[in-house]
Amino acid sequence: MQTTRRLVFLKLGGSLITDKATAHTARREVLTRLAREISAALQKDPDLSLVLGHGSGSFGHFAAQKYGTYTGVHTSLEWRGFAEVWKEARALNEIVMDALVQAGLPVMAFPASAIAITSKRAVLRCETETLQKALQHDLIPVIQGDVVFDTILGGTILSTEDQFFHLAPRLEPQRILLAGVEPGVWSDYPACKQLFDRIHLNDYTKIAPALGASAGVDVTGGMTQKVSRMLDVIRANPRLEIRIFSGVESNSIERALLGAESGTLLSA
Ligand SMILES: Nc1ncnc2c1ncn2[C@@H]1O[C@H](COP(=O)(O)OP(=O)(O)OP(=O)(O)O)[C@@H](O)[C@H]1O
Ligand SMILES: C=C(C)CCOP(=O)(O)O
Repeated sequence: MQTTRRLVFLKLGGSLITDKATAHTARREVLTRLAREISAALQKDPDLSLVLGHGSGSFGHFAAQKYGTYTGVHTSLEWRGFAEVWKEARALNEIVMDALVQAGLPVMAFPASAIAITSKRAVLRCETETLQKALQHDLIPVIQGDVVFDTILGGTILSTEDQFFHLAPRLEPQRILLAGVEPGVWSDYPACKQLFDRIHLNDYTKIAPALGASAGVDVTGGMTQKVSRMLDVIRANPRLEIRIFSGVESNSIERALLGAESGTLLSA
């Protein structure tokens, strides 16, 4: 996609916007702050354009774990579960969209369940022209971790990171920012004394033992899957820089959007 503006993908992690230990607990005051910071960054940098994503946290992940949706959907009980996971993911999406709208942001939601079909979680088809049109008109597309219909598994879960993987070569962002509650990727998790400053493409095997599951309820692989998927993104788009950082402190999202070197850098 040709654009003169600087495109950034930003994920608001489920760990940041919900309490992943307790079902249905959105952190509304955090969302209000994050939305204001996004708005402030866009006002300070008119060349910045955004695709926002958000995780499912204590909404979709709880129902998805109950029904085993990630591994596939076959029985009628599992299909009812699929619809329940969709409802949970959508409920959080509505809370997030409300916070973004309250901050005056021109957002539009593009849920994967409505625009994508996968094959064993690899995107086979996904409507991206509508997202491109939204960007061309200075609107902010919002994607989310969601359920998707899958040609092999029946149904499954597509994380926000999986969707960034699909969108990156098509929309050509300069940077991907993943905000969570940890200040970066710890090299000694769970002791959490030392962060990786930088993770390179070929480091995965060496650093994999330091990566673990989410501290909360999670079906999409925690930090292990997050880093591995983001290295896949860099392999396909070697000029991209990706940062995994904390959105907990005030102004952390605004600073990251304006170019601060926060957290752990993943690069080629
Ligand atoms: N080496 C590590 N460094 C940092 N966090 C780690 C590490 N290993 C495991 N974790 C855990 O992984 C979590 C991040 O994964 P998680 O999937 O919860 O992120 P998220 O994207 O915020 O959530 P969601 O999938 O709901 O959007 C951290 O909050 C921490 O609990
Ligand atoms: C559990 C669901 C519905 C989506 C998971 O997406 P993620 O929170 O981005 O990992």
